Amino acid sequence: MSDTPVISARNVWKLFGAKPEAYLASMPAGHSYEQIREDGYIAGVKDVSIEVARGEMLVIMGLSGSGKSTLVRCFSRLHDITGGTIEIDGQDIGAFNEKELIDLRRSKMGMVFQSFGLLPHRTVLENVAFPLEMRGQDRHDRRDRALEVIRLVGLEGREEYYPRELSGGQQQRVGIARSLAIEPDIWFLDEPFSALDPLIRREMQDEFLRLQDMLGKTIVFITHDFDEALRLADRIAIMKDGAVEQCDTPDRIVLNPATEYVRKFTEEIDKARVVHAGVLVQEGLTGEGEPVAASDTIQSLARRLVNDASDAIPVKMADGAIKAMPRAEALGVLLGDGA
Ligand SMILES: Nc1ncnc2c1ncn2[C@@H]1O[C@H](COP(=O)(O)OP(=O)(O)OP(=O)(O)O)[C@@H](O)[C@H]1O
Repeated sequence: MSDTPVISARNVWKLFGAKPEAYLASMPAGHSYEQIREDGYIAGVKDVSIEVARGEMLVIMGLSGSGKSTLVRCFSRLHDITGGTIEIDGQDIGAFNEKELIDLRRSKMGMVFQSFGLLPHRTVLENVAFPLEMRGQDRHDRRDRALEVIRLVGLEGREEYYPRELSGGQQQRVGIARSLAIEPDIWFLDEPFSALDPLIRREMQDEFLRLQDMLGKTIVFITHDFDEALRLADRIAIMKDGAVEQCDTPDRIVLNPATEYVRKFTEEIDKARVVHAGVLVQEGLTGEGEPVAASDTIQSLARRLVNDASDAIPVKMADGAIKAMPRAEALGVLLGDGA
């Protein structure tokens, strides 16, 4: 059962308006976002099918109003969906009663928001222990667990501080620690770093990657920053008008944008920093010389690509197999003329 997706959304719709269910049932197939709006409804989520695998970090990216938060709210059934199904660990959460839903959210799901949402009159320790208190956990256990996650996010020594005595980055660490305290299987993060200044933001992204390396959680991370998405994601889902325009790895999104809208996001991106040697390999090619690693970025191979005279460069894949990538194609990525 371990390959059952943690989240599986099939043909999910979330319409806002007077009688969304009746409207969706009578709506002609293929109605556009604009046609739906002319009929008096907003398609917050428009026919989205997506799966999130265990341990995967899916980043949902899109401009303001594209439906990112609405989709994630559907995953925890903070919104009842208008159509389609959502399964968490193979269970249809549309069929859950109120108690099952509360259990699901309290025991499996952690959430972190941009606004931090800390309790101002409680210390760091009390803030982090709060969800454990809600869960009725014994005082000593919750203190131990809170101290453990405070250490994990690098706030040791600040346990007795109040939120107002912390920087923005530190406050968000408290938010992260608090959501980790309950050991969630699934972690929803809604623009957690967007209130932070750029330097701190980058630092938090690095810390977050380090944390994820240790914890291996299933993560859905919302951002409207494409750079942040590229840095963090295993896969990126790009949303527009409630629909997912493309859902793929960062490499493939920058190499093969599926629509004009997606291509616009990729325009300013230095592709050589994003694309890895492993995605450029082609079957039937044999390279010459020392293999590079599949996880090497094209940028890190610049010197070799420019100086090497061979047609193909050998690449050692994650499973140890040796394949090869065409040098001309890698050079194309490096020089910015596509692949
Ligand atoms: N409760 C609601 N009632 C009516 N319309 C709503 C409601 N919630 C969201 N919407 C609409 O659904 C659309 C998607 O909103 P959503 O908040 O999911 O966008 P978003 O991509 O998360 O935006 P942002 O980046 O600004 O947070 C918007 O047009 C919004 O106005």
